[in-house]
Amino acid sequence: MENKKELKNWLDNFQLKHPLVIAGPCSAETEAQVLNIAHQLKHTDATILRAGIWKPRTRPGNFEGVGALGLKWLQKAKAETGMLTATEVANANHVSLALEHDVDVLWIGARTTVSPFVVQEIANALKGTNKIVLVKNPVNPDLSLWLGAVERLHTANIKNIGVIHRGFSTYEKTYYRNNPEWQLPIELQNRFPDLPLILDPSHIAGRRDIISELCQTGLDLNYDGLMIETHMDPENAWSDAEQQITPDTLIKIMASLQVRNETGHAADYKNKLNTMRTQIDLIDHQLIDILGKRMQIAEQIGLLKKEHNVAVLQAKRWNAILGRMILQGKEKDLSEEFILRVFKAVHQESINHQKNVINN
Ligand SMILES: C=C(O[C@@H]1C=C(C(=O)O)C=C[C@H]1O)C(=O)O
Repeated sequence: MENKKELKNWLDNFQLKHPLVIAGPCSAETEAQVLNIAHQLKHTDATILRAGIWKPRTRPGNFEGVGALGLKWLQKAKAETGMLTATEVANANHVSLALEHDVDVLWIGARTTVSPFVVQEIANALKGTNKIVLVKNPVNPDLSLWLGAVERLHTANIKNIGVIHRGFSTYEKTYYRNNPEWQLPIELQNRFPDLPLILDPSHIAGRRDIISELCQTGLDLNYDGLMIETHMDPENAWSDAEQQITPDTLIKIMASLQVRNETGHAADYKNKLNTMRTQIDLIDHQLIDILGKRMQIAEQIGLLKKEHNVAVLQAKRWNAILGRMILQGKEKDLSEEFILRVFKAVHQESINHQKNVINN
């Protein structure tokens, strides 16, 4: 699949003056709940009403969605409010039911994106549809798997495609429910700048209080839209109660967001930017230069180790370096996470260079 301007057509056709907003409850619970939230959301920036009908739950025994019955509620909500509707599909049967009920946007969930078999089955069931199909990132941070799912849809001649970034599962829960790993969607944008990219801050956050800051990060990174779980009574939602917000909060968040221009045209902006970018180019050049020098010394150490039959990996020395770099990094306002990532990569490269000289 190649990047093409046309990938953005479905989004441009909305002719929005703000990012695309998909909002609605995690799960459709009752007909009244769906209709009520739809009428409220009509007065917000939301164009598309989302609601989960079939809910993939990590463990059995939790609310698993109302099933096909909820599709009728979505249809009614669309008829009453004019909002478009969206739901998750996880197999061919879901697809045919959703199409039967004229759902406008179908999304493929993270647990489904990981399985090329299931994605293919869904792509076959969707063949030729003009509905919008959005692919959530797989649970594991694997860009090829994510793009692979998009390509399967593209090959099935589905024209209106987009991706949703919902973050990645981790063993330990930290600040986020799902780690954002921003570098993955950034890489995806580099390769497919015209493929609409939507942020799902609700699942990345797993909590209400940081949804707004995540939305702003998304806009700072050129995302095209936001999918935000919204409920009239979030505390008592049947699923994902901690991460849903009310339509009022949605309105407040949207009003507070700063939508950035993709680029600036003022001469002053361009001049200043050019000067600073020249500085950055110079520093990047020096970085490569200095890394190359470091690797040359590592190779000399490798030769010395070969002569004396000493192992490449020296954990004590390595830990001492890491500790020192973390401290030095702090002084320069560089996060520990960043220092660890950079120096682990440097160490790996150093080991590779030494292995080469030792084994040759
Ligand atoms: C260069 C060495 O070999 C390895 C690479 C290191 C590095 O790149 O700094 C540090 C310790 C070793 O694991 C060394 O032993 O000093």
